[in-house]
Amino acid sequence: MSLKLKSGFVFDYDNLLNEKCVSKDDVTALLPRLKKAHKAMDVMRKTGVIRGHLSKDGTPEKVLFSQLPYIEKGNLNSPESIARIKKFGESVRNRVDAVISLGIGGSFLGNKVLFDVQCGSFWNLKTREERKGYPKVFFSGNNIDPRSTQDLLNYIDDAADMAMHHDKKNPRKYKVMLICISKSGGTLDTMSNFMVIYNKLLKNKNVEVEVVAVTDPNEEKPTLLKKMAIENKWESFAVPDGVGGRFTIFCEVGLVVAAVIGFDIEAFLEGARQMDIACQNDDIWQNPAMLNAALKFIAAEKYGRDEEVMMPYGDYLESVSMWYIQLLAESLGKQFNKEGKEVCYGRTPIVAIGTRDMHSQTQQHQEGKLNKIVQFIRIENWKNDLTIPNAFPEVKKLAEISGVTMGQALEVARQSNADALISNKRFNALFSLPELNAYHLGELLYMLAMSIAYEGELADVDAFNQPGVEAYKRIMGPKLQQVKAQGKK
Ligand SMILES: O=P(O)(O)OC[C@H]1O[C@H](O)[C@H](O)[C@@H](O)[C@@H]1O
Repeated sequence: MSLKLKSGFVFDYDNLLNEKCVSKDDVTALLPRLKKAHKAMDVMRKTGVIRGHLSKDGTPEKVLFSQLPYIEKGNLNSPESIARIKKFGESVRNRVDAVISLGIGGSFLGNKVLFDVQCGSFWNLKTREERKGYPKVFFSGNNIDPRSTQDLLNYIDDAADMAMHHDKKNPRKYKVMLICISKSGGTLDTMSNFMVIYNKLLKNKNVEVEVVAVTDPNEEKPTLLKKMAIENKWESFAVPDGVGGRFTIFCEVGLVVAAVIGFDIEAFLEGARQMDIACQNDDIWQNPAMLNAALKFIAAEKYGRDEEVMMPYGDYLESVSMWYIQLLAESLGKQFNKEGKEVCYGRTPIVAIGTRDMHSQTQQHQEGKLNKIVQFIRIENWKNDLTIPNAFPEVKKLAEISGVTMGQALEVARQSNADALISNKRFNALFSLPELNAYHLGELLYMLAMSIAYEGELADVDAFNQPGVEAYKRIMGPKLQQVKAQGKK
């Protein structure tokens, strides 16, 4: 059984809804709650109100991510704001050598997805011409790791030295743009790397450094980063109120990085928009987000399958899985429900990719605890698929696998994994994209975001806050001050 949209996007839930897994009766029993959840989504779309959602400081806060796919006058993404972002992308082209995107959590994970899907692994090894004038892109600020930060600085040093001293025809300064992204404007991981990198680059005579800030735009109560942007006249973009970190891929956070790599912003948002329209259908069998949320919720609550292995087949989709980790974990891992009752809800997300992790995790998926759903993602048609040649005809085993394309072999591996899992009562499901492009990526990611919103309603938890991440922060701040006072490293 599957739900297929006109675009070709498929949610195949054959191995999740059948006599061995979730039953149709389970879904029928959930229908009254689903109806309420669907109503709540409707209210969220129209007014931004989600019952019980409070901001960090305890005041009611709107939830506006469902507005982001609609590029309309007066909306968070408007024709003007998109035009400005695209102009910004063009201004970087053939001018900036390297962009360093600094951010963590929602200010990093979505951007990494866009980069991986658009650029792949070898972008920074290509020439500027091969990159069509777009800059190299590096990510930082998503850890506080001295080694990787130093490695990045060394790389920039060498590249800048080359540009100034070894490019005989055109000796010039190496232009680095730091895109510092933080909604709250002061996240330690991001800001510590920003300071280290900014300071170092500023002292390098071969480098010209430029800063762009992406943060909460409120000028009355400016974030630290906003204040710095105003004082230093850095160009800035917005992480709007009502858009939590894990939904920011659809706003300027994601779109600014999209613009500097030539990613098709309009197609991405159009995919999200078409998915939003599909998710307005009140028939669960036609609404991918509602159906996905319902099946996963029932699987967790009734059958104990509360771990979700997000397993796309394809190297460049691993970051989709990592993006989803934050979405699922921060949205649904909640101690208290909306009435303040302790529920300790949540499903544990796990990153995997096929075929790589079939050779590491699959033993556990196939025979370990009966607590998992393996959620596959598949690309139906790979551009420039490669045929496996019969390179060693005399070697029978290798001759047997030749003659098919790598894309075909990849799908055979995935299907075999799915068949094997279900034969042993292991729940699994599939999202299938006709091809890997901006449109279908927009569809998929938006569906996942909307599904999480539905599940928040089903579990009666606030899917849009993350109070649990404050606990370690409260301990960490004073500890850091102690270390500083002791003069320790
Ligand atoms: O964008 P920032 O304010 O720097 O936040 C970055 C990330 O850190 C926090 O700890 C939150 O748990 C995340 O939801 C957020 O995406």
